[in-house]
Amino acid sequence: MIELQGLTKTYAGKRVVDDVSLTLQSGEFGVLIGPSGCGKSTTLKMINRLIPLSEGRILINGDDVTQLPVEQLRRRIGYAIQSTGLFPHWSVARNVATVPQLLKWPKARIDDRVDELMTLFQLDPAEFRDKYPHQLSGGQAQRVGVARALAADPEVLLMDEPFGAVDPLTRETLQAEMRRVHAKTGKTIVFVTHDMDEALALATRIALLNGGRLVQYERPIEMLVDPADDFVREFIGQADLGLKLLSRRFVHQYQRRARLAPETGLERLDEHAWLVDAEGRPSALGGARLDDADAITRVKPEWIATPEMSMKEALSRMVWYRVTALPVVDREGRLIAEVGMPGVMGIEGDGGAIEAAP
Ligand SMILES: Nc1ncnc2c1ncn2[C@@H]1O[C@H](COP(=O)(O)OP(=O)(O)OP(=O)(O)O)[C@@H](O)[C@H]1O
Repeated sequence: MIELQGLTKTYAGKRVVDDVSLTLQSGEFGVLIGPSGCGKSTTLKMINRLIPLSEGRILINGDDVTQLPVEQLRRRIGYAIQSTGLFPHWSVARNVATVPQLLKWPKARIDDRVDELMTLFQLDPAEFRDKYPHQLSGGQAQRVGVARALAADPEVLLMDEPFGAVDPLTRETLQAEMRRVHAKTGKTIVFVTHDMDEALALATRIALLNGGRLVQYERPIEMLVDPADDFVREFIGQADLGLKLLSRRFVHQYQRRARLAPETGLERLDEHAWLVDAEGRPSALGGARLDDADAITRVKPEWIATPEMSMKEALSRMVWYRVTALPVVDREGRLIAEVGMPGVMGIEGDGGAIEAAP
C-alpha cells in the first residue's frame, strides 16, 4: 500500500505539487495523469526520493520512505523510465541484474532471476542474454528496462512514461504485456503518463493532477461516467466516450462459446460457425460476413483476438474486416471462444468454449 499524505513540493516558493493525499492499495495499478507540468514526475520521484519532498509524508506499507536506508529503498521500490536508462556497455543480462548485484545475491540466484524475468517479458534468454542495448528494438529495450526494475522483486514499481518513446503499435503491445505482468505478479504500480487512452488501458485507479493539485482520484470507469468537474470532462474528452469505455473492456470478459462448423453442409448454416485445422487453430469462418452472410472466409491472422485484447481493438478489427465475430485463441493459437457484437454492446460473455457442430 502506498499512502501520500499532504505531499507538497515547493520550488522558489511555488508549490508544483500541492497538498496531494491519496491511498493506493496493494496490487493496484495507479496512474498519475494530467497536462504537462502538472507535477506527475515530481510526485513519482518523491516516492523513491530522487527528489526530496518539501512537506507531507509518503508511506510504503506503513513505512515512511524518508526513514528507509537507501539499500532498502532500492530493494523495495523498482523504477522504470522512458529512455530505459539501460547501461549501453552492459549486456541485457547484466542490465537486468543491476539491483540483485548491488544487493550481492549469489550468482546462481541472479542467473535464475534474469532468466525468469526475461521469460516473463517474452525475451528468449538464449537469444537476448548477451545482446547489448543498441542491438534491441525500442520495444525490447523497454521490456528490459521494466524487467530490470522488477529484478529484486520490489513491493512497488514506479514507471515514468515508460512507453512514451515507442511507436503506437509497439506501445499497445507493451501495454497489453504490462497488464499481463501486473495480473501475474500482483505488484503495486504507480505509472505516469499524459495519455488518457494509456491510463484507461492500464489503471485500476487514476489520479488526475492539474497545477500540482489532485483534481480527481477514481476508478477509470467511474471517472469516465462521473467526472468531478469541467476540467476532468475536458481532459477525458467526451467525444469518444463509447470507444474509451471499450478500451477498458477486454475480450476475456465478453468471449462466448464458438460453434464449430459441421464437416459438410457449411453453406446451409443458420448461424455462423468456425472451421479449425488439425491443431485446433481457426482456419475459416462461415456465415458471419456483413456483406455476404453465405460466404465462407479464410481467417486472416489480423482477425484473431486474444483474451487480453481490448474490446476497442476487437471492434476495430470487426469493422475493418467486415465480420460480426472474431476467433479468440490461446497462446498456442488454438480456438477457445469467439467475441462479437454482443460484447461490444457490453453484454457479458459466458467465458467461452468450443461447441461441436450438431
Ligand atoms: N528543479 C526544478 N526547479 C524548478 N522548477 C521545477 C523543477 N523541476 C520541475 N519544476 C517545475 O515543476 C512543475 C512540475 O514538473 P513535473 O516534471 O513534475 O511535471 P509533469 O507533470 O511530469 O510534466 P511533463 O508531462 O511535461 O513531464 C513544472 O512546472 C516544472 O517546471
